[in-house]
Amino acid sequence: MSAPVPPTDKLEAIFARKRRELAARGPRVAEHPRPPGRDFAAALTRHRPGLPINVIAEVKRRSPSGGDFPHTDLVSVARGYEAAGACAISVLTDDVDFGGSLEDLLQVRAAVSVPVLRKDFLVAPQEIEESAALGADAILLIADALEDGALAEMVATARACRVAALVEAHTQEHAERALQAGAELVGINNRNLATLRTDIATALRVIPLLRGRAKTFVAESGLKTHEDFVAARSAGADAVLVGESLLRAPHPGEALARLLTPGKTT
Ligand SMILES: O=P(O)(O)OC[C@@H](O)[C@@H](O)c1c[nH]c2ccccc12
Repeated sequence: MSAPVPPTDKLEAIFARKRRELAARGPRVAEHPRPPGRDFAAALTRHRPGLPINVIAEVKRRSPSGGDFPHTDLVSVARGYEAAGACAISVLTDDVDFGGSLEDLLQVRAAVSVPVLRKDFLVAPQEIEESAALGADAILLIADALEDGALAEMVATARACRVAALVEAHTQEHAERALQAGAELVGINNRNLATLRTDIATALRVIPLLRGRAKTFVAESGLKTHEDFVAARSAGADAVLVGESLLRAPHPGEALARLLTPGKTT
């Protein structure tokens, strides 16, 4: 059961570019020895007393839907997130749409002690091996854009490389495909990457339909308030993935601390 992707949407355009880039550059050899891995899956499920939910906090310089964000020192933003209680940091490494790089990933990982997720549009198992060699603790896979065979192969490669795979989907159908491919960590993205539209009811609707079928669920994108965190938790999410609403604040770490506390807003 493979799901064809409409050829004209934003997500397909990004994946077409990524395939061209990979074909043009060939294998990337790791310049740095791999530091010991940090347990991303455990970080997402660990109970932290007093916090409404575990938060994967994201750093990125810009996004197609949000434009430029005001922070250029991603390392200090990441440190602020960790100090505020983030369980992991997500680093966008796509350059064209998000202004990121693998160098950002390495710098952030060296600056924090929590696990780090490489957020990109990965198209081939080779890129997972490279991510592992560089020291990523986790990688993102986008079920909506990968055929069944490729998805299963990439999930298996991640397991072999001891890198956690967060497999995201925007719909129940694609989440079912993620589970079929062997995903243990499933993200439900509130943003439709084909249209860039966000509806935070998406994760609240889809996660309860899948309860018990993955180890861990993450609600992703568009979360802005403490109440959004509480609602994600009630729907069965172990963690949330949050970027833009924090990155708009002058001090993203302080913004995260406020979101984690009842009765305070950013
Ligand atoms: O910045 P937001 O709306 O809080 O969302 C964070 C994260 O979920 C979003 O950046 C994201 C989720 N899946 C992706 C896939 C590619 C690029 C980006 C994403």
